[in-house]
Parts: sequence; structure tokens; C-alpha cells
Amino acid sequence: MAELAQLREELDRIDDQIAKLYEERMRVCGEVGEYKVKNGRKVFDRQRENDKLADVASKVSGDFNKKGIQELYQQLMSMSRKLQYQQLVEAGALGRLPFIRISDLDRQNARVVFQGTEGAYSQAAMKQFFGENVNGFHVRTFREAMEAIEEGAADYAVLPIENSTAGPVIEMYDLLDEFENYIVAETILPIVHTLSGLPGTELSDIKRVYSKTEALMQTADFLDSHSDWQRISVVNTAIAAKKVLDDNDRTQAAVCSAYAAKVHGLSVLVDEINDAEDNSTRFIVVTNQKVFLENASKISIRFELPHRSGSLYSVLSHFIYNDLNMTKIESRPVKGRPWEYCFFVDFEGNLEEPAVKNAIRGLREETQNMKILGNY
Ligand SMILES: C=C(O[C@@H]1C=C(C(=O)O)C=C[C@H]1O)C(=O)O
Repeated sequence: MAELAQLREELDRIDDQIAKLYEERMRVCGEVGEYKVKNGRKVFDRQRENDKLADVASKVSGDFNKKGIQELYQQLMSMSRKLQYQQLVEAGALGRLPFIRISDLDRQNARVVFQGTEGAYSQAAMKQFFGENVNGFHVRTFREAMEAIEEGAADYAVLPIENSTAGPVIEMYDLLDEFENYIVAETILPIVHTLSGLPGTELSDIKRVYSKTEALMQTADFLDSHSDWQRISVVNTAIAAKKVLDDNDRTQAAVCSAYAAKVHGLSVLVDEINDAEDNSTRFIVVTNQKVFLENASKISIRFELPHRSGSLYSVLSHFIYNDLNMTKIESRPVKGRPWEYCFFVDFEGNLEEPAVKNAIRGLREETQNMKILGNY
């Protein structure tokens, strides 16, 4: 058996050839890139790549090597594409994205919709973003809010997308996918729950506590210290507050925001009863136009991928290669196609930056049904 040093020398000789061939291949890819820039051709050619993978696999023996050379070529072709996308940037041929830059949102005159009722956290988020005097109205469901935007009954909707402790609002991702509405802003609202009741209520009077299931869960430690209180779920924290007022009963209390308590004429009996001190919810501001603020710094996109090993890995390389910081990824099943997934990715950037345009160009060509959900 040969010595290790000897074997390594042999590998070095082989690698010298591979490195030279790699450079030569990339040089030719650059020429292909020039041709494509000149003739307005797409960088990615799926058919050609599939043929190439089949061809190289047929030239080696054994499953292990067939798989290995295919992986290697996927990587090689991905580098080749990146070189060509870079050539597009240099030639100023990245094109225009179908989004219009604006300098401000008209917060004063906007008509804004939120889901829930008077005193809901969504309403607080709306006021936080649009101001106390906002021209707002509420609907019963998230879908109705999306419809109001799509139809133009409202200019903007303020909708929850993620809670710091409970995670994503899954329904919102499906609705963003379904509707032609776009995210133009986001606002993070600290969620501070109170125990509220009729003015003059003593804690010793209370027998029943009403709230939304999630709010009861987020205040479980506090409620556990009053284990004789019965916990009852209703659809919304603000509706719980309204019920306590309507029933005019001191044996009842609600877990709701201080704002909901105020709106429904209740007194805060105990403030800040949530278990996690930093409990907060991220709300998005949605509209029916493809616009983005000039200082926008975060982009949300969705796309589908072929059901093939390595496809997500290959697509995510566009963020790494363009030095873009990916901040979030979610996956959701594709409707009507069992076990296929659509991905929602957030990353930092503005649609006018070349690195962003470059990544989006690559992603659009290499994924299916890519949609920009907004830059905000
Ligand atoms: C080089 C080309 O561009 C891309 C890269 C390929 C490669 O590196 O072999 C193949 C197809 C294209 O997706 C080409 O079109 O031939």
C-alpha cells in the first residue's frame, strides 16, 4: 500500500488539473453570460442543466459516484449562474421591478381596517402606526380585512403576523399568498395583559375570568395563583371586556389590554399579568398597491420549490452570495399538491439595491411562482 504522502501527491496533481479546468469552464460560462446579456436571454436553463446532470452521471460508474458527480455539477452550474447574474448587474441589465417607490404613506387621510372589535390589540397596533385620530373600522375575520383591501373599501389593513412567544399567525401567510395585497410597513406592539373588572371590584369578589384562549395561556402563572377562579374562553379579549361590563357583575373579570378596559368602562384591577415580560406581536400594514417606502429595509417573498433534494440549499445560496441577511423562513403546504411546500422568506434590503435585484432575479428564475410580498 502506498504511503499517505505519496497518495496526497497524487491528489495534488489531480486537483491541479481540476482547478485549471474549473477556471476554464468559468471563462466559457462568462462568454455564455456575455451572449445572454447581449441577446436578452435568461441565465437559468433548467432543461440544459438536467441534460448535463444526466450526461455526467452516465460517464461514471456506480451509484455513489453518479450521485457525487451530480452534486458536484449542481454546485458548478450554480457558480456559473452567479457569475452570469453578476454580468447582468455590471451591464445594468437587471431590469425594473414592478414596485413603485414612494416617500411617505398618507397616514392622516387613510381609511384603515382591522380585525376584531373596539379595544382589540389590532386596533391598538393601528393607532400606534396611524395615530390616535385614524379613520378606522373593524371586520370580523382576517379574510374580510384582506377583501376590504383588495376591493379598495379600505386603503390599509393592520394585521398580526407573529407573536414573540406564540410564533407565526399561520393564516396570515396563506392570505398573503392568496390575495394581491402587499406589505408596506410593520409595527411591533408590546402585549401587556391586565385583569380588569367593574370599578370597585375586589379580587375576593371574582369567580370567573373571561378572555381569548391565547391570552388566558399567556397569563397562566397569574391565574394559577387564583386557582378557584374559573377560566372561560371567548373570541376576543375586547369582547371579554365588553361582556363583563354588559353583565354588570362583580364576580366576573376579563384578561384584556388596559386600552380595552378603558374603552369598555372597566377598571384595571391588576396590571401586567402576562407571564413573559417582553410579550409582543408584530403587525403588518397591507395595501392593494405595489409600492414601497424609499427607506424600506426588509423584503418578504414567497416561492415554491421542486420536490428535489438540495433545491432549498441551492436557492438560499442567492442570499449568501449577494451578502443579504436572511431574517426569517417559514414553510406552508402548497394547496392541492400534497407534500409540496411554499416558502416565505424575509431578508434585509431595499428593492433598489443591485444586490437585492440580483438575488431576486436568480430566485425568480430558479424557483416557481415567486412573489414579492412587500418591501417595508
Ligand atoms: C452556462 C449556461 O448557463 C447556465 C449554466 C449552465 C452550466 O454551467 O452548464 C447550464 C445552463 C444554464 O442554467 C448555459 O446556458 O449554457
